[in-house]
Amino acid sequence: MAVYTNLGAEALSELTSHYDVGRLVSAKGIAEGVSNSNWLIETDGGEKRARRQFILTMYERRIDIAELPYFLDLLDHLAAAGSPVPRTIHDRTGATHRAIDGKAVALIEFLPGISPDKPTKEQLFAVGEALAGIHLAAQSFPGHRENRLGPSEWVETLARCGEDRLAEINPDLPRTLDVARQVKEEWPTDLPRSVIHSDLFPDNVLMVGDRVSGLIDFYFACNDMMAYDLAVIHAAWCFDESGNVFNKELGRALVAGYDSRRALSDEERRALPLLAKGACLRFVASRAFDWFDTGAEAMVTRKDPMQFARRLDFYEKADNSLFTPPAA
Ligand SMILES: Nc1ncnc2c1ncn2[C@@H]1O[C@H](COP(=O)(O)OP(=O)(O)O)[C@@H](O)[C@H]1O
Ligand SMILES: N[C@@H](CCOP(=O)(O)O)C(=O)O
Repeated sequence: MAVYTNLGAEALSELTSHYDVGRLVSAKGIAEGVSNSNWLIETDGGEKRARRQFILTMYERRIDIAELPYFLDLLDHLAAAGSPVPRTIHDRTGATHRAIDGKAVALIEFLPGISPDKPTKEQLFAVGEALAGIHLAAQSFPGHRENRLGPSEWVETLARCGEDRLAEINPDLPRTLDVARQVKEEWPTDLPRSVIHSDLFPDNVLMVGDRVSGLIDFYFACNDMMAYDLAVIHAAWCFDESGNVFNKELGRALVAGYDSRRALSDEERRALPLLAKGACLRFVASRAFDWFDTGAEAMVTRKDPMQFARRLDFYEKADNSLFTPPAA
């Protein structure tokens, strides 16, 4: 569930009256998502008399409000460059976000599409292409935000969980701390950078058939290595849910799609197995931390860190032929 705050009809009408979007017709809480409260808002479209839909997000946790301009301006920058990213709707004063009862809210363009459940190689190709598109478009984005979920943080987070508690989740989990220390030592620093999404899991991609209609949830976006973003998608999309079975065709289609828009350098391709290990560690660490941080009474389903520990095992054995296109 992801509606943490009850917003009544008056509060919603009052909010929409600050935007040039027409009058509020309906508002439905959206069940998907974890971090923020989201509503699907419909208005009568004002003078244009064509009904319009928006997403209203209330920022509940994790997000530092001082960073909202980075995330929301980024959406506008990417959308203006033609990327399938929702625009931020500005209020009549030009502001990208407002406050209700001390919490920040933003109105965002609604994009059509459904997150793929069992993605095909055609869809992976399209996702790779769209990712390269945002990397290229974001190179002229002036904002800057460090990646706060990098190698030092994985090591720190796993160490804070402690080997005993990690073993309570699964006896194979404590070893990820050693792997994290080792990957931190080897982590590259000189690969090409841009703004990266850094969490482009299937639930953050909307698709209509084989076309990417929306890339959403940019609240982990930061300035980092572009190839790392590709590695995150590789790890998140190309395995079965348990993390035991890798689908080579999906992986190849993803890299081919990316390459078709922005050719990877030899250095980036060589680094991909290591970057993919890092991607797994980032999600092992945050999921293990959340495992202990999420009380049994919470209405949020805990995500299993082992799904990414198994993927990590896979990448430890992989070489970079995994990321090399098949000979023509
Ligand atoms: N711009 C959008 N267009 C259409 N649906 C959206 C849009 N933004 C969010 N959603 C819907 O809201 C859900 C939760 O949004 P998300 O930003 O992923 O929340 P959280 O940050 O809490 O994970 C998504 O799964 C999607 O169904
Ligand atoms: N994709 C991450 C979870 C990110 O959290 P979200 O609430 O922003 O979707 C994972 O699967 O661990």
